[in-house]
Parts: sequence; C-alpha cells; structure tokens
Amino acid sequence: MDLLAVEGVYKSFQGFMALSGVSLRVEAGSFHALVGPNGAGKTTLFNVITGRLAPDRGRVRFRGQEITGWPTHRVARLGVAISFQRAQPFASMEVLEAVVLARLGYGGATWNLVRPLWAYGGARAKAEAVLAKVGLEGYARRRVSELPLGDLKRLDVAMALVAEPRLLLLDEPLAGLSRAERRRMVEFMGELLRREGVTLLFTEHDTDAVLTLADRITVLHQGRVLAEGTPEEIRASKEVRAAFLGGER
Ligand SMILES: Nc1ncnc2c1ncn2[C@@H]1O[C@H](COP(=O)(O)OP(=O)(O)OP(=O)(O)O)[C@@H](O)[C@H]1O
Repeated sequence: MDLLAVEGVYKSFQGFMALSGVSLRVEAGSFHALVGPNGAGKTTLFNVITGRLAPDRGRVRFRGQEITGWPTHRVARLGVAISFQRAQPFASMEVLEAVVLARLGYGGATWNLVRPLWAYGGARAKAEAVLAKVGLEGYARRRVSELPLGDLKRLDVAMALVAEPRLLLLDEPLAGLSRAERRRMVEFMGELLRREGVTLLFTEHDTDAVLTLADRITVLHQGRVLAEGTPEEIRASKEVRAAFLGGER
C-alpha cells in the first residue's frame, strides 16, 4: 500500500520552477530516499508534503486521503513528522523537557507555562521511553545546547518519534557529522526505525548512506524526477551517475 502519494506537483518561486510535475509514491514500511544535487527541489517537496508550502498544481495523498494544502498541524495529526533541526529552538531546555513538549504539542494539549513539564505524567513517560530508544536516557537532565551534534540529531529523531508518526521525514539527517558519526547514525536509524515500523522518506547527500539505508530511491534533478528504483537500479543508471552520483562527491 502507498502511504504517501505525490502526484504531478508543480511549485515555482517568482517564476523559477523548483518542482515541475513531480510524482512520488512511498510504500508503507519502506525507507525511501530522495536524492539530487543542490537546488534539485528536495526541500521544496518536503515543504509541500508537510503543508509548509501549497503547490501551484498537483496533489498530495496520505493513506489515500487528499491532504494538498492542508496546514502543517493537520498533516502532523495524521501521522506525518519531520525531524529537521527540531531541537534547536529548545536549546535552553533540558533534553527530557524538549521531548515532553514535543509530545504535548503533538497531542494538541495546551500547557500552562507555570506548571512544570514534569507534571504532565503521560507525556513524560512517553518521552522517557523514546529517549531510551534513541540511547539518550542518560542525558535527560542535560541542556539541549550541551549536546554534541550527533546526540542533537538523535534528539531531533526522538522529538519526531514521540508523536508516533506513520511517516517520518528526515532532511539530511547526516549533515555536519564526521564519517564515523555518519556510520553510527546510519546504523542507529536502520535499526531503530525498522523496529518501530516507521516509514521513512529522507534526503541525503551521503551516497553510501543512501545506498545502505534505502529500499527505494527517487532522484530529483532540476525539479523533475530523473529516475526511481531500487538502490541497484539507481546505481546502474548511467543517466543518474552523470547527473548526480558521479558528479557531486
Ligand atoms: N522560498 C523560496 N524563494 C525563492 N526560491 C526558492 C525558495 N525555496 C527554494 N527556492 C529555490 O528552489 C530551488 C530548489 O530548492 P530546494 O531547497 O528545494 O533544493 P534542495 O534539493 O533541497 O537543495 P539542497 O540539497 O541544497 O538542500 C533552488 O533553486 C532554490 O533556490
């Protein structure tokens, strides 16, 4: 079953076509990579999927339901989470507080600023469980700003996972990490997200990571889909190598 279907999406900025008829299907349970050189339109497509941008034309369906142009919070309630630098605005908070807040926000709960976040028992239990899953249980009382980048990225994932999403969007989850950290993160994402049964749509410039993690790959180039297939099919595609895989490294 397709969890997500993007159909013929166009988006332009002041006459510049960032997306020109992009279609994409993400099967439930799969890890789907969206790759392409800088400016290919990957982030724009994420923004259309999550409702941050309305497309000029085309449709987005989630579990068969049309969600084109829905506001972000409604899309999130359906089970679409994005983990792009989520933790950053919470730098001065403690790690556990940030995850509790992410859980409360997802549930649509209103919280009282003078009531400590510890008082929200259900959300706190969920947050603690998620922190354990991402291996940050020992950091619960640390400030977010004290975390090294690798752990901050795990926290980003925790803040997305605590909403129990059906579809998780990760925008360049490995950006800025060292080679060793990237390897650890790939292992971590593969194990954790498969175990959790999360469907993943991610962008990434690290070709090795993409080929290791993804079940299917869509290659975007200049706002169009250049190719779609399994890692083997994409690796074998001369057109793709010329446009991206061989070019940018
Ligand atoms: N708000 C905007 N206003 C004007 N142009 C934009 C806007 N957002 C994106 N663009 C342009 O649309 C094109 C696609 O950008 P997008 O960020 O989607 O690419 P990308 O594939 O995510 O690139 P990267 O790998 O560098 O993140 C780029 O040429 C970009 O300059």
